[in-house]
Amino acid sequence: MISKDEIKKYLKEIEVDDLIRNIQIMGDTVMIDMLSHSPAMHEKKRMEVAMQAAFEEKFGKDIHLKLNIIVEVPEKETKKGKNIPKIKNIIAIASGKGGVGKSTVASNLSIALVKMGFKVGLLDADIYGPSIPTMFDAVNEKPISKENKIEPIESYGVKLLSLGFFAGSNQAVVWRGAMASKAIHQLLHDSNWGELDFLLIDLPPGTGDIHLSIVQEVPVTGAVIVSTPQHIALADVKKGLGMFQMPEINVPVLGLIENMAYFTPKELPDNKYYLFGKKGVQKLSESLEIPFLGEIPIIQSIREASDYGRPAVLQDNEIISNIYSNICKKMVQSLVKRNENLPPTEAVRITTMAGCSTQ
Ligand SMILES: Nc1ncnc2c1ncn2[C@@H]1O[C@H](COP(=O)(O)OP(=O)(O)OP(=O)(O)O)[C@@H](O)[C@H]1O
Repeated sequence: MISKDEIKKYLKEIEVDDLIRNIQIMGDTVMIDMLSHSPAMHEKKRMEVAMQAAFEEKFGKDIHLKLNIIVEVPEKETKKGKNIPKIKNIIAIASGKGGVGKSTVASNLSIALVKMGFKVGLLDADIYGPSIPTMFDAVNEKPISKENKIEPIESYGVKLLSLGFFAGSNQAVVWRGAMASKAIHQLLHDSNWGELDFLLIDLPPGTGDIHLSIVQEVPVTGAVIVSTPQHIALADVKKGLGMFQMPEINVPVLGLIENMAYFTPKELPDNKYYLFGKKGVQKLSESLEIPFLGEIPIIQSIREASDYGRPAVLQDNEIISNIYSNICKKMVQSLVKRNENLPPTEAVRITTMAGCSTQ
């Protein structure tokens, strides 16, 4: 018969031990009470499916798992929506689709802002694929805790924190999902960001629980949406816009950025090939009357620089640094206009998930 110690050991191995509240064994049946920090049905379902699969893989089909998921949304009501007084502006970098270059844009913009003389932080909230540590050559960094506050890592003048610094390599995405809202709270409120002009938040693609957690945790000053000009990517941009513009969320959209706008081969410097469609994001922003912040072509060294851990804006390449600094200037202009014309954003008190699709 399977023992409690064996089960505990395995739960520790897959890094979910801190979510387990009770274990009981009756013959071949193991009953586990497990905590979820998300009230969303799909999160509970994901947890259930992943636990069943993990148990079957480890203990075989003869052991039956009965999982009781307990929802506990931690300290939200009292702590939710606290301003972070030393952070002047919080900008969420979002995208409708995955892989459109959102993290690449977020990292280059954060460094371009530093070059303009601002104090900048970057929070990588992309639980499904945190790539900021790679882009900043900080994969092996482990932030330390000083007087109960997490110290961000500093790279190229940007203060960085990423869910990727904390999630263990054994940890499946579902567990991170279940714990993410608590982690986001800590990364925002229990970290020593110091004085910042801008905190950029690299969101996961699409719309989902993390987005809701963030708009509940802090007043997001504005959102920037990155997309390729491709038709199907644009459809998802509209969904993202819809989320920020929902009356309950109400985060002003500072503008759209067209990434991978076109390709120019070295041997034909005057030619532009619109591989993903021509100016789709620009046209969308015009039709929706949302500022267009600029376009970034497909450039091999942008990709190489990200993979290498030294974002392209740091290269001695005037074309690339001008592209990002122009976008930055437009973003800051849009922000200044927003701050002049609109009241400060309030952190959101969301009571329903209606209207927000899952990823
Ligand atoms: N303008 C560009 N030119 C060339 N390559 C680019 C450009 N922008 C991004 N890339 C490359 O495209 C890939 C996807 O970019 P990135 O990881 O930033 O996307 P993302 O939208 O953050 O993805 P996800 O959120 O799904 O992880 C990366 O390999 C990146 O280096």
